Amino acid sequence: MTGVTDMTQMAGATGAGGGAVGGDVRGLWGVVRPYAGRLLLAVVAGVAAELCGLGLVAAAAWLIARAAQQPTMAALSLAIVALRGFALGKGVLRYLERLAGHDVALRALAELRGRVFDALAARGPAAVRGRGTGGVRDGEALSGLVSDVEAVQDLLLRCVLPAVTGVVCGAAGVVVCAVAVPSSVVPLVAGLLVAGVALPWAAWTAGARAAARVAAQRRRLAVCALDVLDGAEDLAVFGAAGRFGARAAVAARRLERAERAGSRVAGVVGAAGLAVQGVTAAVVAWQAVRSGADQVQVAVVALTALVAVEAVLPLADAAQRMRDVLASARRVAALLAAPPPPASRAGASVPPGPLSVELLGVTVAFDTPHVTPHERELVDEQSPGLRPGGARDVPASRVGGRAALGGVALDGVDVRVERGRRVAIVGASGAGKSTLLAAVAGAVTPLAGTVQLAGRDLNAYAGDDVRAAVRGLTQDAHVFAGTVRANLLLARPDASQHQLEAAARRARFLEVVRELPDGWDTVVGEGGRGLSGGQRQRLLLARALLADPPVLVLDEPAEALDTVTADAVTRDLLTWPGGGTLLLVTHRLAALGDADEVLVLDRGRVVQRGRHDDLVARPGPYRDLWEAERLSA
Ligand SMILES: Nc1ncnc2c1ncn2[C@@H]1O[C@H](COP(=O)(O)OP(=O)(O)OP(=O)(O)O)[C@@H](O)[C@H]1O
Repeated sequence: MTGVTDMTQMAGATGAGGGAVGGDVRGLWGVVRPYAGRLLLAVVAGVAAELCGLGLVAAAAWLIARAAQQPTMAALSLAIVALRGFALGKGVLRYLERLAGHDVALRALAELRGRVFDALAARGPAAVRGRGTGGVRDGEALSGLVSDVEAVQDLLLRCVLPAVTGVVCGAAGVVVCAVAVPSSVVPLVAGLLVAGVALPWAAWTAGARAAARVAAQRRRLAVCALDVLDGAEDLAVFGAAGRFGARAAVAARRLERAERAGSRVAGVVGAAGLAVQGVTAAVVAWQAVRSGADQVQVAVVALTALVAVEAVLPLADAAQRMRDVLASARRVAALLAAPPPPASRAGASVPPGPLSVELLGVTVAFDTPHVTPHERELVDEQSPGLRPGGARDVPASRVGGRAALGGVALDGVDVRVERGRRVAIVGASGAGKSTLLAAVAGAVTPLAGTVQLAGRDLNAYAGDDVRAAVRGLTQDAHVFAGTVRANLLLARPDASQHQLEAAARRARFLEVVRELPDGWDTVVGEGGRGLSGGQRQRLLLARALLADPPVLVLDEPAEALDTVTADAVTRDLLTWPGGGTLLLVTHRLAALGDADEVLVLDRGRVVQRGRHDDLVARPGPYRDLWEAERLSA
């Protein structure tokens, strides 16, 4: 029995198993169906190769035993020819089976990858993050998804083909024995049932626990490894690299122990299979002798039993793999069957020009905490005091700076922004500013309330239209590998050089471009490698301004700039003539005197609104923020 590690890698992706078996396989059948002919060929060739093996052994046994009786050459010639035929046939058919089987598996894999990529492209990272139970980190989730997709190969090559071959060969062995010595059938069937049913069942159930342990330890190691890799520089700076390295080493040792335990299960099942094979052959031979069979018959049934049981032994391995493959199949099928993204929503077209935006009693809640159980365990281990008695949730920021635990991000927000107005949104960190922008862009679905664009519910519009009408700069905006020009043109492919430069000028990016070695044609790496944080942000802002949508949403567009430049950029954004309705999230208040209105958010609620000067003039959260800013300046 092989591949405990491979097997657990797949289990490691999420660790969930069982359930809804038929539906999962049916979900993947659509991928394999176009190659059903080749699959059938592989099955037939595999079965025929095994039967040739059976025939080979039976003919050889007959030949040896008969030759001992010194018959004429003519009496043996047929068996000799058959022997050659079986030997040749077995090799050729086995080759054909491998060829056809791998051909189907690789084609199905390519097809499945294509479908999964399409699904991911359409549904975004949430489709990956939402997989499994309890939430998983992005890198972990993605590698899990890759393993899941690869598992379709195993389903065909290591589950379906060996299972069909084993069953047919077992049945053929029974037929041969029934013809040669009918009384030998009973022990053979018993041996086949033990090897083909009891052992696979034992492998399935005993392996499940071991695989779950390995999966848990693998996830734990992945979390540690990601921390060590992603945070290498910080760890070096704070002198914590050794501690985190040791933590990863402990996780690796635990994983190794769990894998050893899994290997023991596999080893015991494998040894039991060999024992069953030997005992079955011996009992079959003994039974044949007892029932008065001659030497030739005894040899034929004994060797046939040996080969028939051997053919069903791979079923134990197939059962173990099947459990993991089905778990993978369920996750992939769920991804493919996830509800269609808003893009496919049919609906009215969004009118052109600046649009009014209205939120009516909008409540948004996140029910999936970003912290995985493994991350919690690691926190507990490192700082037991953080969770006295396990009663208090650990803020996620303590485990890698991720967002805080889930909850209500917007709480019954009522806001109306007239078309063309420039509104600033301020508030403490975590107040719900980004979530408000996401709700307006249709990127999150409110738990209650509605968002309206130009007086109509967002859901009344086609999803693609909403995405085109409400866009700008989000906190996780991405710089793609390519030229600076290509990165900007992404927002508006037909933009002229003049428009390109105008947007860059407003974002204070033009001066950056002029200093780049190849100007607009300078190549930047993925994520903006080659640019400083501030340059990268200016590029992203320029791209958002170039898009010039009816509703421009900007989430802290000047965050990485020095305060003087940041205020100048913000002022420009608020005073530039023309353009769409602007919703601007910012932490800097100095330039907000030009905003038509300022919304102050606190814990998901709008607690103050009005013009900057009025808000500064009266006591309240805005004036507190304003004074804090002035003090720090
Ligand atoms: N995808 C998410 N899953 C779970 N909780 C989330 C998610 N996004 C935001 N939250 C939570 O919702 C609340 C509001 O977050 P939001 O990002 O809107 O705040 P913010 O005011 O923009 O903060 P900041 O100024 O720090 O960017 C926070 O408690 C945050 O942890």
